[in-house]
Amino acid sequence: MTDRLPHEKGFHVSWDQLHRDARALAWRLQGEGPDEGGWRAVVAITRGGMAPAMIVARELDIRMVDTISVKSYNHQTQSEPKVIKSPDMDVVGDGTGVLIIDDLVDTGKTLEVVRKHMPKAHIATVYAKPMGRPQVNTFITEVSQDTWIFFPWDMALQYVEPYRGKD
Ligand SMILES: O=P(O)(O)OC[C@H]1O[C@H](OP(=O)(O)OP(=O)(O)O)[C@H](O)[C@@H]1O
Ligand SMILES: Nc1nc2[nH]cnc2c(=O)[nH]1
Ligand SMILES: [Mg+2]
Repeated sequence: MTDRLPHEKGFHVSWDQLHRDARALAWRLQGEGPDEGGWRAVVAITRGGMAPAMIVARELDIRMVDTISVKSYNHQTQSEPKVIKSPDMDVVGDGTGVLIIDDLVDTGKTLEVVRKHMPKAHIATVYAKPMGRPQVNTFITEVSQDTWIFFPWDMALQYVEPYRGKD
């Protein structure tokens, strides 16, 4: 068990921002497939990879979409990652021509486990922290290791006190 608190900084991502960044990822991945037919399939790492994977699959017109489920974090506390659901191995094989998508890489432990399942796959994340960068083939935005990324599905709009009137 690794206690990852405290994170010095917070990086808050809105739905708009996530949509833009996931589309930028798709743009970068376009034409990077192993042959002219493009990518054979997308595998989303649940749960955080599902929204970016849907956006990438839409932009690159990939209809074959599967999931791999890796459990490791409970809020901000990490334990050893375990694959609790595999993709259809008849479809993904050794990963050739397969695009694996996650929302972010932090320590890289999740991707280490995923790569063992599909060693030839191309791994892409929207966000990356320095420790996990070696595990990723393509990403869009890097944030520092002491930053916690907050995704729109973990947040809600709420009232804030005006500056004047506090304390
Ligand atoms: O590089 P690592 O240190 O392994 O961390 C990255 C993983 O952590 C988060 O998933 P989480 O395990 O919290 O599950 P979730 O996607 O279901 O929220 C995130 O979505 C990545 O999959
Ligand atoms: N939401 C979120 N999940 C994570 N899992 C590992 N690192 C992070 C992070 O910075 N944000
Ligand atoms: Mg995840």
